[in-house]
Amino acid sequence: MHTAQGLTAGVARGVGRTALLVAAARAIETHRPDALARDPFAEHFVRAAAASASWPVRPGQVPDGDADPLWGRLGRYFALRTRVLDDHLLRSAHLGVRQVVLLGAGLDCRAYRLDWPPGCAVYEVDTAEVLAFKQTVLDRLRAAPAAERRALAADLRDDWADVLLAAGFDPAEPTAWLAEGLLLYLPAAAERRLVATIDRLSAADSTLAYEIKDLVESPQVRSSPVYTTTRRRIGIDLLALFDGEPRPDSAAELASLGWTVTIRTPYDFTRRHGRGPLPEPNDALAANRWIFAAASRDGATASGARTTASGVTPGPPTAGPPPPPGSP
Ligand SMILES: C[S@@+](CC[C@H](N)C(=O)[O-])C[C@H]1O[C@@H](n2cnc3c(N)ncnc32)[C@H](O)[C@@H]1O
Repeated sequence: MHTAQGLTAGVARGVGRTALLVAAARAIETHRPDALARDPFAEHFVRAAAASASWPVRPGQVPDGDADPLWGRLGRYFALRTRVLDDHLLRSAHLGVRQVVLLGAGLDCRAYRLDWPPGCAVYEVDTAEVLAFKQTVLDRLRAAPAAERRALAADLRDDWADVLLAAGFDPAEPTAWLAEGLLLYLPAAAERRLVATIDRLSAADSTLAYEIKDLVESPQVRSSPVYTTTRRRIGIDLLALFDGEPRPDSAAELASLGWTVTIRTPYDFTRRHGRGPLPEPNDALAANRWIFAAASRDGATASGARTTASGVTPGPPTAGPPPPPGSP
């Protein structure tokens, strides 16, 4: 049997290591009295990988507290993002969606820690190495998922639809899609393909949430202490990992395909929850946007008909009303 230490290669290098970074932030947040989200599994991933075994997993282990650019500010950003996307997915599930697809799932434990309605399937797509490490740690903890969980190894730069379909995913049923902290690392062409695939596989009433960051338009963020501290302290050069190409306008593309699209800044949710990062000079988070999209209720797209659970519904493109301010 593999040990977690023997499987750390995929999470110890390259973009896989960013999954540990998010896990450490979730671990620290879990132990705050005012936690926005709690993930009891997160600290076990951090401790199990040699690359992160010495990172903090509790607020008391963060030297400068909230002022710490890495575990304070960036950590609270990840905590806020986790909470907002937890709420978003659960809202979709409680409105009737029974398929959830986490693209670039990393060490996300939503399949285990959220209160899913009966009959929910959660598909996790990431690299084989990251998923193998995750599985080893979860098995050791004897963790039991709260939904039907299917972990799928695929390179999201390539064609991943067949892997999903072969695992039982049903494109005729609505889906809640999530790409949390993923598109930043993908080449522009891969992002375009990914969005086109999601659109093709989405029945009416599907939802999609994702995060983008436009570094080309915001070059000043490169000197942010968040990046310099992350590189110096834990050896992760986020700016080198982010794809440097100009980003495609996926929100506009989705809108043209008939999705209702809402664009938010993280600060919208800092205000809403009363906790989280606020703007600062040389702000690493100034270029971040969280996008929430919903496939139109009548199933129509600009490019043609969308398959629904009850068949194919033709019709004109509709944008639908935007959600109330502040809600994803
Ligand atoms: C910053 S982590 C975010 C993980 C998770 N969404 C979360 O928020 O906890 C980025 C994840 O995307 C995955 N990833 C990046 N590029 C990928 C690709 N081309 N194919 C599959 N997974 C990829 C990495 O392995 C990593 O787990």
